[in-house]
Parts: sequence; C-alpha cells; structure tokens
Amino acid sequence: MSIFAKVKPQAPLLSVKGLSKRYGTRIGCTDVAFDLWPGEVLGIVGESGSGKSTLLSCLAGHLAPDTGEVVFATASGPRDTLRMTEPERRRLARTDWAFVHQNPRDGLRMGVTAGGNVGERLMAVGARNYGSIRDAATDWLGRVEIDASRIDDRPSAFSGGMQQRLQIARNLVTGPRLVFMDEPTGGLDVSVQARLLDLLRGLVREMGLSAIIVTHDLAVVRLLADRLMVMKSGHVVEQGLTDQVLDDPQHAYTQLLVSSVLQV
Ligand SMILES: Nc1ncnc2c1ncn2[C@@H]1O[C@H](COP(=O)(O)OP(=O)(O)OP(=O)(O)O)[C@@H](O)[C@H]1O
Repeated sequence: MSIFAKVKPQAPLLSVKGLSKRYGTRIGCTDVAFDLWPGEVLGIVGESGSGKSTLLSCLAGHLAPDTGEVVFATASGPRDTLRMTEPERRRLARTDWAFVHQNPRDGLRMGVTAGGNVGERLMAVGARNYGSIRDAATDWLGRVEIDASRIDDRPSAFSGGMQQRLQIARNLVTGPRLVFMDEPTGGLDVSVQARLLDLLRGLVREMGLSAIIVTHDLAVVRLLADRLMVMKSGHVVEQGLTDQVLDDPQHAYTQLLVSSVLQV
C-alpha cells in the first residue's frame, strides 16, 4: 500500500447541503446533507417511498430540488451543479458522471449494437479513431464478462443480467469520476444478482470509483458501500460507516430495517 493511501483528500468530490424536494404538500426528501470523498461509495437505503429515488434524481440533475446545494469538484474547482446552465450540466453528465438505471432499457440504446452502445459514449467525449473505439469496446465487454463474439448483437438479444452488465460497461468506459446507481441489481434473479454484485465490487475496487448507490437491499450496501445513509419519510435518520450502521444501528427505524432482514 502506498504511504499516501491513508491520507484523506483535501476536498470532497461532492458536497450536499440542505437539499429538499416536495411534490405539492408531500415530502420527497428534506434537508439532506453529506460529503462524498473521492474513491468513496455511499449507499442510500430505506423502505419504498422513503425518498431515495427523489434524492438521487436531485443529485444527478434529473430533478430540480426546491432548496439546497450540490457542489461538485469540477476540473476547474468546486461548482454548485444546481446553479449551472443546462448545457454545462449536460456536459458534466457526459464527461464526469455516469448513471446506472435499475432497468437497463432506460440506460441502453436498444436499437444499437453492444459495441455501439459502449463506443458511442467514447465518441461523445471526443474519441474519433474507429479502430481504437472498437478495441476499447471489446475490452470493456470482456471486463463485464460479455463474450467478444457478441459485440455486433443488439441488447434486445441479451439476457437481463447481460443487459445490465452492458449498461455498466457503457457507463464506465469513459472513466467517470462519480457514478450514480439506482437499484443496480434490482429486477434480476438472485443468482444473477450475486454475480453482478461480485463484478461491481471488483470494478469499484479496481477503478477506485466514487459512487452513490440507492437500494432497498442491505446485502448490496454491505458488499459495496463504505458509508451508509438511512432514509425514512424523506428524512435522513442515520448515517455512518456501513459496518457500524448495520452492526450497531442507533435509530429505531434502522434497527427494524436490519432485524427484518435478519429474520428472513
Ligand atoms: N412524481 C411524483 N409526484 C408526487 N409524489 C411523488 C412523485 N415521486 C415521488 N413522490 C413521493 O415522494 C416520496 C418519496 O418517493 P421516492 O420515489 O423518492 O421513494 P423511494 O424511496 O425511491 O421509493 P421506491 O424504493 O419505491 O422507489 C413518496 O411519498 C412518493 O409518493
């Protein structure tokens, strides 16, 4: 291990303060605040309707919150992404961020080949050489355990697990600095989930990814997340190191969440 490995970076990658979103009188999420440090994986858990998706959508710029700030460490310094122009935010989403949807159909272009799905993301950030784009696509298909012989197949010919792995390749090929994931293993068979989780864990470690993962599955955060945030009725009720929160939950709701899983 490098002697620098344990030195904390000087600035958070993402710094969120006072983030709130209402739908009319209903609370989506309220007064959310946290820092995400480079290389850190944050899990957001909570029951259905607790505000996880609302929060993730606000963080990723898909939904405008009512109040708050989401400061990202851009290459030219910290910027509040909520105060960026739409083209600026779109550029950031293309170059620095990635978003893995629960349903791969929302994150893939189903009419484009597997190789095209990966390659077009490289082209969007300026790659032009056909040969090296195809090489990178082949390499990434291999990294997500899709046989190179499938490069010219469309995702519609893939299984659900393969589609999700292709979506991950499409998102990671450009080396994003922050990855948002919305229930990345949801909707898959248990054995397929386990394999995908294993793959994701390998990639997260190998690439030193910073990620925010929304899930209702505590096994996913146990394996992937360094830190955990527990939400209930739009509020963050507890946050801390994943093992600490899961092994010694302080809030009654977290205790219930953890014990209900253990009883299954
Ligand atoms: N478009 C919308 N219009 C009105 N209310 C909404 C809308 N989207 C979400 N809500 C409400 O906001 C609250 C938080 O919902 P959200 O979808 O963020 O929760 P969640 O934790 O992601 O749930 P799930 O795990 O079921 O996806 C809920 O009360 C929900 O009914």
